[in-house]
Amino acid sequence: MNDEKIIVPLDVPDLDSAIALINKLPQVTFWKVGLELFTSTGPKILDILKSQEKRIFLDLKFHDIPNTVAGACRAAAGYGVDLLTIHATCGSDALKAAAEAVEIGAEKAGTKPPQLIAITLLTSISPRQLAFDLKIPLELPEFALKMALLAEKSGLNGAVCSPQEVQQLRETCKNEFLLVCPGIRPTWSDKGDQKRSLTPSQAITAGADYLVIGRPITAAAEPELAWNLIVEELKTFPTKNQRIID
Ligand SMILES: O=c1ccn([C@@H]2O[C@H](COP(=O)(O)O)[C@@H](O)[C@H]2O)c(=O)[nH]1
Repeated sequence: MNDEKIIVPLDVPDLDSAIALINKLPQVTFWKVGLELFTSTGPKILDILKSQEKRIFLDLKFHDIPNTVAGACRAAAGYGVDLLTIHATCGSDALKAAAEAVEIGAEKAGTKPPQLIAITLLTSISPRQLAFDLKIPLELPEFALKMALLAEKSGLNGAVCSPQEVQQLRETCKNEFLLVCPGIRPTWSDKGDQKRSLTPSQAITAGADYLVIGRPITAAAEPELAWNLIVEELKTFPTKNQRIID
């Protein structure tokens, strides 16, 4: 089912707003908890989602030295979440330490380890910013691909990439390497701060396993209608991948 491939971020300031959004969209099976909500509420929101049998993407985007990311990953793996993020630019030592740490943390807590996925390059960065702000002397798709391959080689389960690069990553990375795409914008929605976006159907056709779709749904005047429009759009498109993490 294509609607199981949609992850909706709970990008709200507090627990009450998060609960209101979850209740408004009971059909959403996969929620993302990110920096804003986790910083304000801590793990309470994870318990609420688990009590409703929702899948959880804990998007804390760790970026630090190997010892520190390993500690953070050990702790996060204990929450029993489905997906967890780290920046690929931490480098191979930190990525390997993180991959090992999620196994250790989950075993200690008696939970299933999360799929650890690496941010290749934030979808809010344009090719111009990559060159002029970050001074990276590579074309953007090549940089994103190199980050995905670094993550794969370091033992991670997948990557977060823009839908504009997902086809190239799908063709190059192993079939089981998960590709999760934020920066999804239906034709009727505002791009906002997203610089490398595609529509839901384009992203799925290009090979995305999961789509992270926030404001087009959550900031819509009628979130349920926005959700239905997206699900309807996806029904008419074949999916390249039928992988659903269990
Ligand atoms: O490269 C990235 C990595 C993560 N995100 C997160 O996805 C959502 C997108 O929300 P929208 O409202 O659909 O823009 C948001 O939580 C980001 O933190 C990303 O956009 N890009």
